[in-house]
Amino acid sequence: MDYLTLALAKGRTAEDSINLLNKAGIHFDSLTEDSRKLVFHDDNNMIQLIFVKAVDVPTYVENGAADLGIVGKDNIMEEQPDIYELLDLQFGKCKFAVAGFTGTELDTNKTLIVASKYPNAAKKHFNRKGIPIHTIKLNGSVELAPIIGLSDVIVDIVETGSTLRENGLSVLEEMEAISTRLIVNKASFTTKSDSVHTFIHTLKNSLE
Ligand SMILES: Nc1ncnc2c1ncn2[C@@H]1O[C@H](COP(=O)(O)OP(=O)(O)OP(=O)(O)O)[C@@H](O)[C@H]1O
Ligand SMILES: O=P(O)(O)OC[C@H]1O[C@H](OP(=O)(O)OP(=O)(O)O)[C@H](O)[C@@H]1O
Repeated sequence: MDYLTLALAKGRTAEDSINLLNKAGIHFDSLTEDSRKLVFHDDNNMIQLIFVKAVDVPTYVENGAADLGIVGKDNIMEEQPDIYELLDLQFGKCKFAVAGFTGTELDTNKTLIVASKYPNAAKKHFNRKGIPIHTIKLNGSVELAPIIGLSDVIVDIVETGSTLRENGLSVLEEMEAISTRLIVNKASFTTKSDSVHTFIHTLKNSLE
């Protein structure tokens, strides 16, 4: 069997990802929550686990630096990597939405200014609707943008809705359901077929 490199998004979904791997019988020695180490090997020495920033997972997988990746659909939609998306892992559930001031509607008579961590996903959404927009790329605290007058609306992730509510904003339009996905490099899917299929099969069984 071929050795596989798995890129895993650091941050919010890391714990669920590790729990799923453990449930599938894949364990990593010396992996602790507060560790700053970025590379781990599983007990059977079949998988090399690398921790990367969520937004970078598609890049690692597309370029073959990792055979597999575990990452949110939001980052896949934003980066549009040339990869295969194989499994919905059923955690990290939230949604993409357009949000603006509570009680307002989308003003589609002008070029909307849209602030987002996901400018490509925002453009694609509004293009499909034929609404012209200008995007402003932010890296966090996106809800501030309309409040401070940087944008008309935002495109962001909504889970509980607390961040919007506490900032006087509401969902104006729901866009897409988001969850964490398993992705694979296209070449690895063929050249490491046995190992990749075994991995997918094991993970799939642990989801059921
Ligand atoms: N509020 C949320 N509820 C559920 N899932 C979320 C939420 N926010 C983000 N996610 C999912 O978790 C993934 C990782 O989120 P996280 O905030 O750790 O990464 P990030 O946005 O890259 O953070 P940072 O830029 O602060 O490092 C996101 O890509 C998304 O799929
Ligand atoms: O609907 P809620 O449950 O309130 O969750 C949504 C919030 O979570 C994410 O922010 P994150 O915590 O990643 O902060 P940042 O984007 O400002 O870094 C997202 O960008 C929203 O701000």
